[in-house]
Amino acid sequence: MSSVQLCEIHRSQSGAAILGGVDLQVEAGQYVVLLGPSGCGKTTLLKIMAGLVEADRGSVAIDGKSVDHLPPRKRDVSFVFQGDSLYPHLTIAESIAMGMHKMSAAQKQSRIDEACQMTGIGPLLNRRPEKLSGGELRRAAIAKSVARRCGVRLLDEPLSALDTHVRHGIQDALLAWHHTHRGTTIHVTHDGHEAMRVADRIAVLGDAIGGDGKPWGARVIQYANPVEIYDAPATKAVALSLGTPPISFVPATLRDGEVQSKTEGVVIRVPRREGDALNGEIDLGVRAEACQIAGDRDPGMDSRQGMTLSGNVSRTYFSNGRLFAELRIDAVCIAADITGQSVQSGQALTLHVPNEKLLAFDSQTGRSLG
Ligand SMILES: Nc1ncnc2c1ncn2[C@@H]1O[C@H](COP(=O)(O)OP(=O)(O)OP(=O)(O)O)[C@@H](O)[C@H]1O
Repeated sequence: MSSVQLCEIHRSQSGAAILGGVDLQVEAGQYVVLLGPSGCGKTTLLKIMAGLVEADRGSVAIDGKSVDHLPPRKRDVSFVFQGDSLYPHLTIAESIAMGMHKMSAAQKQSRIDEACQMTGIGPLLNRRPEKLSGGELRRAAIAKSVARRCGVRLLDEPLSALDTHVRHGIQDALLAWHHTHRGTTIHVTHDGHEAMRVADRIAVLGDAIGGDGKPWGARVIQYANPVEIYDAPATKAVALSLGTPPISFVPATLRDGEVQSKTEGVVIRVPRREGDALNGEIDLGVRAEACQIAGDRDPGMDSRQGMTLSGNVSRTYFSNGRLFAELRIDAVCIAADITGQSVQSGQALTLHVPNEKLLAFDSQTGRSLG
């Protein structure tokens, strides 16, 4: 098994900072997801781990030993590329076999059989890549990586071209593979749902801004297990990266520990934030499942702690087996889970969010106020 340590990785491209000092410690045997918005440098970071791109500064170690001086083939690392990594002039079987050096024909065949069983590409083995669909190419690229059985497996958006059913099947197969052939898997995605489903730990990448206001490039903003990241996101950007529909934000003001609503139709009753140094604008984050529908004659409503929102439903929609309503109040738009309730577009609705479910962030820095 192989632990991976990244220390202060910096990389610029055409004068622009992409990675601004990435630190990450992946324990041996873990399944870690790198999550971040498009273009934030996830692929660049994987390529630096694999030795395909050089860091400007910083170091990569596997099992505690620096691999900075080692070429890719000596790092015991396999890579499923975002584009496929199959040879255009070879069949899929030949491409997979190319990744397995110094092995008997029988051993190669047994590895190919295992990879086919996992990815379902058996019937495609004798075809060239040009005769495969986008989804089939992804599965063939995963099969090639599976067959190599390296200690560190890097997966760059391995499931992006697959339909939901196949994606879930391959996610499960990747996890089973990860646990059967112990090693360390680092999986890049910008799909928060996928990250939550497969990861032992998620490293959320995002831009760091220097004291001079200039972007420093991406860093790891938060590194924790999926539940911790969902329940206690370190920043607004992290909060937005997990959850469907995305978390909604309600602007408010914090003065001397008192939180005041900035929107008519929104009432906030929360305890004083004693010792809070901040005086200024904040955003209160509300997850859809934290919203409760308040009845017209709810006797406890006036005294209940939390946030009460009254507005009109702009639309309702169905997603992942749940029913949601969008409530609009001036510039505020809240998505609420209303599964099992009878709510129509255009109707007036009052929602309540209990105090303990509200997440508070500094509007200017985006940082959580705890
Ligand atoms: N060879 C290159 N030359 C110039 N710019 C590059 C090069 N490779 C990457 N970049 C830029 O570096 C930034 C990070 O790219 P990268 O592919 O690592 O991001 P990513 O987070 O993996 O994006 P996505 O999720 O869209 O795949 C992007 O702005 C990209 O345009």
